[in-house]
Amino acid sequence: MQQKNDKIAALLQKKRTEQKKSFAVLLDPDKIDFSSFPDFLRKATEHKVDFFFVGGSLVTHYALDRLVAAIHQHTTIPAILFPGNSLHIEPSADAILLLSLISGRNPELLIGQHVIAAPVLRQSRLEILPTGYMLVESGKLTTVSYISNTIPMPHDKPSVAACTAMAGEMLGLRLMYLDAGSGAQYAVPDTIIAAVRAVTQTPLIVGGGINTGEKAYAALEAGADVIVVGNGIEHNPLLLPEIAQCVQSFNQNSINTI
Ligand SMILES: CC(C)=CCC/C(C)=C/CC/C(C)=C/CC/C(C)=C/COP(=O)(O)OP(=O)(O)O
Ligand SMILES: O=P(O)(O)OC[C@@H](O)CO
Ligand SMILES: [Mg+2]
Repeated sequence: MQQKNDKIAALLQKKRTEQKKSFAVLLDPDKIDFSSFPDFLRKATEHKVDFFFVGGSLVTHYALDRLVAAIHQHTTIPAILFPGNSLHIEPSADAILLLSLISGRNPELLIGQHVIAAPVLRQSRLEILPTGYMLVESGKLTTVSYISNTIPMPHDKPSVAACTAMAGEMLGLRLMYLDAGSGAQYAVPDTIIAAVRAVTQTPLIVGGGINTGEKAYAALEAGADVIVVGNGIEHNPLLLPEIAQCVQSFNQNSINTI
């Protein structure tokens, strides 16, 4: 068994205590253009991206090793796996969001894939981040909802989200992730974020459909600790500096008000 560390979990917990927010960029392995990627990575460093989430519901181009190697070659930003299934484990990454899809009732994604992955994860040096993963209805069918064969939680029932997150925390999950799904029509509503924030202590990750600085700021204000942006940056690279600026000004304002 490899020696495990808990660097990223500890960092997230510390930032949460200090009320510091983080910015994660979702990298879809199927959409990376390796010729311009080093340049993109330099921009991510320049704009102080905190984490890369690497993965997809469905990966058709198995280049995860190459993608992680490029991140490590050009940046010091942690590469965190965001897997759709146990085929998406790349041992050279820094950590893995070990998602349990607690908004759904598909046993394969609550525990099945985890049983298959456990011996591989045990052998790796990957930091394991046990994460309560919750999908929220967001206007149209998302890839993750389709591939996971689960119904997302209603967007107008904060108490359902709150009880789901509470149960996840009671089961020992160390992070919560509210996801409207990649490319969502509507991002996770502030009421849902605030309801989960109010009843849990774990760091809270929020993503899906965040494609403006305003939406990012609203998610942070409602209680997200980490915001994740993927599609928006793929479509408009200028969104990266915009979101980065939004997270930094949020952190600056929180220093001024302490
Ligand atoms: C235990 C292990 C190793 C894996 C199981 C992990 C679980 C429970 C996954 C839950 C369901 C799932 C399919 C999650 C994938 C989420 C993800 C990486 C989404 C990124 O966006 P896409 O859904 O690929 O959207 P696009 O269609 O825009 O690419
Ligand atoms: O691609 P977007 O819509 O930014 O979503 C990011 C991530 O939360 C999806 O799982
Ligand atoms: Mg994808």
